[in-house]
Amino acid sequence: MSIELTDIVLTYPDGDTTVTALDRVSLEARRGEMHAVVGPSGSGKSSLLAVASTLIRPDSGCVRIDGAEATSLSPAELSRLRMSRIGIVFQQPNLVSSLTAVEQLLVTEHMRGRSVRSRREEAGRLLTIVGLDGKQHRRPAQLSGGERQRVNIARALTGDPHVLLVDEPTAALDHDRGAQIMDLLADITTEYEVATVVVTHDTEYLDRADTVSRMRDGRLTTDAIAAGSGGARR
Ligand SMILES: Nc1ncnc2c1ncn2[C@@H]1O[C@H](COP(=O)(O)OP(=O)(O)OP(=O)(O)O)[C@@H](O)[C@H]1O
Repeated sequence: MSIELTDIVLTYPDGDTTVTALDRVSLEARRGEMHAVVGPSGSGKSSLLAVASTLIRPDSGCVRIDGAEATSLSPAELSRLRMSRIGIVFQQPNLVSSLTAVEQLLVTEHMRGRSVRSRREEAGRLLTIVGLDGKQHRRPAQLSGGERQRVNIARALTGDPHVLLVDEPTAALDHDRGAQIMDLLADITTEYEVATVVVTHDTEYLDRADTVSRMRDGRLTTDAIAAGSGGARR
């Protein structure tokens, strides 16, 4: 099991009271599996990703990444765990406008403390895998929205993560591009053997996932029909 959340409770202060964003949420994904979490705005999806990525510590419950219990680690240990095991695809690609696609990946490698020179070839390979062969030296303004999202995904794969957390990957894309990005995520999940968790409000592409859970008012229920279907394209 690569990522396992058990009985997670997360509350935020709200004036004199509190909002329960996650209410005893449990979720798991093994390497090579894609778990989609679908729910409307405000249901708790971003909070779930923030806890899964170890960026927010829950009030209670347990987060295990590759068997390591994140909730019991020090901030420095957590930071190392995040760097070495978790790739995050943020909703907004947040690319640096002056850098080419390959440089976007190399900046991340640099921040991970790796030699940029030795990682250049790997960065090029990752961009080819996400379908950007021949566009590696383009800057964000020279790429389409779908292509920028592909750079975003390649960047999240730079550290050879075991867990890939993806926030609303199709939010800014039309139907065809959205379908292509979900297909790409399903392919990467199996080929790289990552445990992928995708949160989305979009119900259209759920057939790509091995497991589908639905989030409403901070509660998660797993879809018995879709669970274990193996994804539509496999
Ligand atoms: N920093 C915060 N302070 C107080 N309440 C918050 C905070 N962040 C989220 N919430 C509340 O927690 C609940 C879950 O929010 P969350 O952003 O996780 O949902 P979401 O499904 O990701 O929604 P969206 O798609 O709109 O981002 C909502 O009621 C929201 O208003």
